[in-house]
Amino acid sequence: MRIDWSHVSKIYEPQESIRGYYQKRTRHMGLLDFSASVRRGITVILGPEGSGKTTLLRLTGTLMVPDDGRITFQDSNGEGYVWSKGSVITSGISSLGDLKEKIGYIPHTKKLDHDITVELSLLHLAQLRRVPNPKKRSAEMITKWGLGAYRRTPLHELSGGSLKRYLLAQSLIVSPKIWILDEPTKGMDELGKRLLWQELIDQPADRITLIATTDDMELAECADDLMLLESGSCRRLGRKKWLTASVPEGTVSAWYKAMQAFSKLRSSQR
Ligand SMILES: Nc1ncnc2c1ncn2[C@@H]1O[C@H](COP(=O)(O)OP(=O)(O)OP(=O)(O)O)[C@@H](O)[C@H]1O
Repeated sequence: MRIDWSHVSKIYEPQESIRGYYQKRTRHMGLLDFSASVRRGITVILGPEGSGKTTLLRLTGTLMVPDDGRITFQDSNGEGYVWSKGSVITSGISSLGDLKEKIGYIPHTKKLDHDITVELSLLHLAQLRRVPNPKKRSAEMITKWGLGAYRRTPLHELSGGSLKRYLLAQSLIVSPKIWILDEPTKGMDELGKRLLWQELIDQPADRITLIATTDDMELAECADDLMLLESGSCRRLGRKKWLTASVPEGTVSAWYKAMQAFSKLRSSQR
């Protein structure tokens, strides 16, 4: 599996404002002429607040359409799918539904707005995704993600650690080819962190995992590749081992600090 972003831009128009926050009739840039490629493995996306991480993940998860440019998904067997405005060009993967079935997505959210219980929701999801033996699969996910005590809890009552573990379980109900995690450790408990680490260590060789984080440098250490976003564009993308070799400490945290210092210097000289 491979993902190519080619000149992708996303502008938020004023009518898309949420909670009346963006009241001024200004447009907000989410991504600007973003181009990059990732292959299988774990790519951690770093960047300050507002740099475009969530926008990139939502576009890649096909939850939003780019205003310009295209995102190409290429399977190892040659099947491909192009996600772009207006025309959605396909070859091999026959529909957007087929592509969506290959994607597991964990949004950056603090609450879910559904009355359905954890158990039923996972069962329905497994049925919807045509998982063989859905009852067994949903029970497995409940055990695996430590949700036994929340089996009959409605989704809107989940918060913090249990919510994060439920989101992990639902995103993996079908083993996804593309696993997208937006700030997964924010509000996560120790159990969730341990289980997430294990899942990342054991992840199938052909999976692409994209993880966005603003400040969890411990999580960022699990990356094969690092991507640095700044003002909606890709500043750096490369193997973690090569990028971190450029700082004496050899850690993601030290590399990220050095990159932030460079951008401060650059903007002060403008
Ligand atoms: N629904 C929206 N309406 C208007 N502007 C938005 C909307 N969502 C994001 N933006 C703007 O797009 C830019 C990128 O936001 P985005 O959430 O993608 O960044 P981020 O790096 O994920 O930030 P954070 O870490 O705060 O979530 C920001 O300037 C933000 O204000």
